[in-house]
Amino acid sequence: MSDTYDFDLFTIGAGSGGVRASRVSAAHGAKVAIAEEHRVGGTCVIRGCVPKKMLVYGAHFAEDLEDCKRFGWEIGERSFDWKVLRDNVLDDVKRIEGAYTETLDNHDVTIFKERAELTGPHEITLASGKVVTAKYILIATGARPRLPECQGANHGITSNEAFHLDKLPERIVIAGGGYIANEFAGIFNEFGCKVTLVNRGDTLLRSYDEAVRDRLLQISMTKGIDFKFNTVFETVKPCDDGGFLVKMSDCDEERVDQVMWAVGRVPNIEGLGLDKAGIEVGEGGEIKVDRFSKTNVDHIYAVGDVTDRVQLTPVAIREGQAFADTVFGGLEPVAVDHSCVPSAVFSHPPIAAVGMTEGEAKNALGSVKVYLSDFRPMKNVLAGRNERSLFKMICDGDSGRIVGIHMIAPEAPEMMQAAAIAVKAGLTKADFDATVAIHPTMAEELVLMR
Ligand SMILES: Cc1cc2nc3c(=O)[nH]c(=O)nc-3n(C[C@H](O)[C@H](O)[C@H](O)COP(=O)(O)OP(=O)(O)OC[C@H]3O[C@@H](n4cnc5c(N)ncnc54)[C@H](O)[C@@H]3O)c2cc1C
Ligand SMILES: NC(=O)c1ccc[n+]([C@@H]2O[C@H](COP(=O)([O-])OP(=O)(O)OC[C@H]3O[C@@H](n4cnc5c(N)ncnc54)[C@H](O)[C@@H]3O)[C@@H](O)[C@H]2O)c1
Repeated sequence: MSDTYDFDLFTIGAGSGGVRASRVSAAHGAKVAIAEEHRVGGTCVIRGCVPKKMLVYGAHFAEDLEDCKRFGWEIGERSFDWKVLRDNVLDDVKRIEGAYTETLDNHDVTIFKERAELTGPHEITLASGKVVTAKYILIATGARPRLPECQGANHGITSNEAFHLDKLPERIVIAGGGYIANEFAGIFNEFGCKVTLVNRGDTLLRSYDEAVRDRLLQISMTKGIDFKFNTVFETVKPCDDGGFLVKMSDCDEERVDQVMWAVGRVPNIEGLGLDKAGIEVGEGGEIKVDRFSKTNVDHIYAVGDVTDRVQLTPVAIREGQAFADTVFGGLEPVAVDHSCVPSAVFSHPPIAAVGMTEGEAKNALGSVKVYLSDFRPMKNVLAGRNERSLFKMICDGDSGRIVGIHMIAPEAPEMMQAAAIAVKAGLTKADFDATVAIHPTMAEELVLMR
C-alpha cells in the first residue's frame, strides 16, 4: 500500500484489541507488523479472563462434590492438587497463545516478539534496536495491576502471579472490592484457603446494582469469606518462614501467607514515547481518543484498556475491529457503541448485568418500575444448599422499556448474554411477558417476573 513506510500499520501490543485490529487490517490488504513484549494473546488469554475462568470451573467442583451426596453419589475420599490444575491451565493457555500466533501468521502479519516504543511520529524502535516506520500506528498496550501506596507493597502478588503459585496459601488477604478481588476470593475460598477481602471503601462492585451486590456479600460470608470495609493497608512485612505480617488501619498486626493486590489497573504508557509523537493522555494516564479511537495525532490510534473506556475483552476486540474497518476497510468510519455493554463477575455464584442499576434509572428517568424474582434454584433445594438467587428487572415507568437487568445466580452470565440482546434492542416488559417460559429452568424467571 505505502512505498514511503516499512508498514501500513504497526500495532504495539498483541492482546485482545491489537490482535483483532492487526488481523482484520491485514485481511483488508494492509501490510501489518505487531510487537509484543510478553506473550501473544495479552492479558485476557495469558493472565486474565481465560485462565481465571478455568480456575473458577476448578474451584466450583468443591461445591459440586459436596452437593452430589444428596443426589445419591458416594465418591469416597477426595483431595485437590493445585499443581495439577495450575499446570493444565497453563498448558491450555500455551495452546491458545499458539492459535493466536498462527492466526497472525496466516494473515502475513509480521510479529516482533519484543518491546516497542515510539521514537517519532511515524517511527518505532524495538528493544533489539531495530527501527521501523509505519503510515499508521495503533497503541494497544493494555493495562497492568495498580500497587497501593503502602510500605512493603512489593511483597504482595497481583493477578499476574496468582496463576503461577507454587502452593496455595492457607491464609490470604486480598485488597480491593472489584472484579478481581471478588473472583479470586471465591476461587481461593473454594480451594479451602482462609480468605479475607479488604476494601478501602464500604461498597463492593460499585457499578453493580445494590440488591445484587448485597446478595453476593451475604452468600460470600456464609461460605466463609471474611470482609473488612473502610480499611487500608499500612505495612506488609515478610516473616522468616515465608509468611507476612500485615498491619491494616484499626486492626492489630496479622500473620498471613499471601497478600494479593486487586485495586484496579493502570494504562500501560510508561516509556512508550508518547511525547515523541505528541500524544495526549488524561489524568489517569489513559490515552485520549475520539469515538473512532483516534488520538489527537491524525495517524495514531489507540484501543482497549490503554484508553480506559470499558476494560473488557469484547470491548477491546470491537474497538480493534472498528479501527481496522475505519482505516483500511474502505467504507464509512465505524464507531463502537459503548452503551448497554453486558458484563459479569465470575464470583461464587456469579453476577451478571446489563444496562442501568435501579439508582441510575431513577436519576435518569424519574419514573421506573422494578420487578424482582428472589428464588432458590431447584438444584440448590435438593442439594440442601441454602443459597438464593436474585433477578431484577428495571423498566422505564412510562414506556415499559427494559433499561436494566441484574442477576446473581448459577450460570447468570450465560443467561445474561441472551437477555442483553433484548435490552439492547429496546424490548419492553410486555415483550418478555409474551414469551413462553422454558420449564424447568432458572432463566424462565425472566419471563415470569411480577
Ligand atoms: C485477572 C483478570 C481477569 C479478567 N477477566 C475478564 C473477563 O472475565 N472478561 C472480560 O471481558 N475481561 C476480563 N478482564 C479484562 C481483559 O483482560 C482486558 O480488558 C483485555 O485483555 C484488554 O485488552 P487490550 O488489548 O486492551 O490489552 P491486553 O490484552 O492487556 O494486551 C496488551 C498487550 O500489550 C503488550 N505490551 C504493553 N506494552 C508494550 C510495548 N511497549 N511493546 C510491546 N508490547 C507491549 C502487553 O504485554 C500485552 O500483551 C480481566 C482482566 C484481568 C487482569
Ligand atoms: N469478569 C470480568 O469481566 C473482569 C474480571 C477481572 C477484571 N476485569 C476488568 O479489569 C478491571 C480491573 O479489575 P480490578 O478488580 O483490579 O479493579 P476494579 O476497578 O474492579 O476494583 C478496584 C477495587 O479496589 C478498591 N481499592 C482501590 N484502592 C484500594 C486500596 N488501596 N486498598 C483497598 N481497596 C482499594 C476500589 O474501591 C475497588 O473496589 C476491571 O475494572 C474490569 O474492567 C473484568
